[in-house]
Amino acid sequence: MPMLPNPSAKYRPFPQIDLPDRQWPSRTITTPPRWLSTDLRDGNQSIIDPMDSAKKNRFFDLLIEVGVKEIEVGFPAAGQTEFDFISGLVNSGKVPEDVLLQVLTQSREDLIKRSFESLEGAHSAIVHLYNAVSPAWRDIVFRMSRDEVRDIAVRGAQMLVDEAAKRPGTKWHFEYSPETFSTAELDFSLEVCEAVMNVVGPTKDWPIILNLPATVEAATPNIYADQIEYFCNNLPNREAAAISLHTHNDRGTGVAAAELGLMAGADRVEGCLFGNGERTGNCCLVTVALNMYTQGIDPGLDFSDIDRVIETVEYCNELPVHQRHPYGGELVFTAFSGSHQDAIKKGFEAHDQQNDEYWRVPYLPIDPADLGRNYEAVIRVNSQSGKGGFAWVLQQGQGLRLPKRLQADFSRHVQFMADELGRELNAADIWDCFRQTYYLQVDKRRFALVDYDESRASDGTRIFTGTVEVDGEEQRVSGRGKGLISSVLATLRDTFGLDFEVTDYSEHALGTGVDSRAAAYIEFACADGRTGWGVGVDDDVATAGVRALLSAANSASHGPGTQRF
Ligand SMILES: CC(=O)SCCNC(=O)CCNC(=O)[C@H](O)C(C)(C)COP(=O)(O)OP(=O)(O)OC[C@H]1O[C@@H](n2cnc3c(N)ncnc32)[C@H](O)[C@@H]1OP(=O)(O)O
Ligand SMILES: CC(C)C(=O)C(=O)O
Ligand SMILES: [Mg+2]
Repeated sequence: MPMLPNPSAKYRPFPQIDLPDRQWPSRTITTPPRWLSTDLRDGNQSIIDPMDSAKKNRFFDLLIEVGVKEIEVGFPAAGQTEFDFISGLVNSGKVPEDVLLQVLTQSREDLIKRSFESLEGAHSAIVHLYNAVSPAWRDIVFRMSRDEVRDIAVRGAQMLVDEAAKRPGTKWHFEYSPETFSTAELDFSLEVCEAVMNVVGPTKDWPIILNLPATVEAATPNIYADQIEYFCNNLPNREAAAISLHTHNDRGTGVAAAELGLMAGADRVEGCLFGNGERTGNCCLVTVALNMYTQGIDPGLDFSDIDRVIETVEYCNELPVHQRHPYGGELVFTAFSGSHQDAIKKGFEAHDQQNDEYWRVPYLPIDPADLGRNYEAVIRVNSQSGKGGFAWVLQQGQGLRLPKRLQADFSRHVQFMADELGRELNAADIWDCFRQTYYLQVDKRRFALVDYDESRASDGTRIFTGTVEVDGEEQRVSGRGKGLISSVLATLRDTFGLDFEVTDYSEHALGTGVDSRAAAYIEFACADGRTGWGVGVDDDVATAGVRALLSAANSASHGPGTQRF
């Protein structure tokens, strides 16, 4: 292979921030931030087919249901579809009083005017102005000096004030983003933001939103946190500004950066559901919000029916939510591997026994039920699975609680089946395998119970008298013993020459109430040293035990049943 130049030579390390007394590492998040969804703007500008009005309305309704109170609904100057949607929404009467619509505009006169026009008639709204401030954008995009770039922001801020003054019927709020903040010099971002504040004149009761974007994520999230803390510490009149975070995910740490940014003093988070957005996406609001749940903080957003949220998001964005996406992905609460399944099963059993509500199920950081998910998909079985896995599936689907050694016995059969099929085994596969292995399936067994009676002899022993189907032919049989089990064992020994003893017996009800059925499990040892299991299920618990013995008789006479695939 030809030697290629080392690509690392093309890049430079991101400089450290000079913040020796940084406080954020020892802070924790204790309250939720203000949330802004930019799904209808940053999300919408990054999908292949931007949403039409119908889809935007649908997404907007979802955001209201989730409880988002600040929604960036678009970029009004982008085109007529965008303008009409925003203007239509404003006049639809469906924007709740406590919800603020936000629109984005470049710092250009015609675009700002158009943005205000789209909000004509709104009871309140946020107009969001931006221009990039970092060296690369100054040099390459604007080809301007620092002063000239600052003046773009100042002129835009003045236009915001002027346009708002023409429309006193609306309660206006302003947001300013020094776009590319995280790759700009901090003193310059502060200078530009201060200049904007001087024009707008925000107060503690009417703060400006200063949104500090990691437009393109370029460093580890601790650097972003340093930048936020530095900015908060050095902004004059800090109380007249709400500090907002807007992270992207280019390095895969958009959520981490937002969380550390909150620890560093920010008040607000902008992002998209499931992290849609330019390139690798925006900060995922679902993840940041649900991470708060797991720290005992109510995020104030409702994801209790997460599948419905996903369905709408996928429909509107025409992009799938990845199966591994935190909290929402189809597979995130599913264990295929044996040791995980074992721990989860034990975790659920312990959870049922504990006297408090704390969630402590291994491998499940959150209770799937809190997101409207059931427990069925928590364990799925393939060739990586262990006995806890399929025991769980049988328990969920059939109510069977297999004794531990029976789980181990059944395990070889499931593993064989999984290896043979080379695919996931569903609940029906496992149940089918179980019925065949332990002769619960009518067409396979040599011995099957038709009916029986039990009577007591004068010496106190029990007499079993019954009809057993043997290779399809009914046969009357009987035997005597100290109890029902031993009388059936005697019958099997004396009539069919099957000599085995019961080494373990257990039974349990399947479900609750008078109509509940029962399951019985028998471990046996033959005189020739072979061991095995029998299983019986019946409406009556004693009959379940007899059936379990006949199931054992089938195994003892010609080994456990084999699977057919
Ligand atoms: C990081 C972000 O997500 S920013 C948001 C990005 N979103 C969008 O751009 C979606 C909507 N945008 C659009 O529909 C179009 O870009 C429009 C309608 C707004 C503007 O279209 P056009 O004027 O045709 O083109 P375009 O956006 O390329 O404008 C580039 C010009 O604006 C300037 N410009 C770019 N951003 C800004 C800004 N924030 N403030 C002022 N001027 C800006 C550029 O320097 C360039 O100037 P030049 O023509 O003198 O070189
Ligand atoms: C417009 C701004 C806020 C933006 O989307 C970004 O910088 O990523
Ligand atoms: Mg963005």
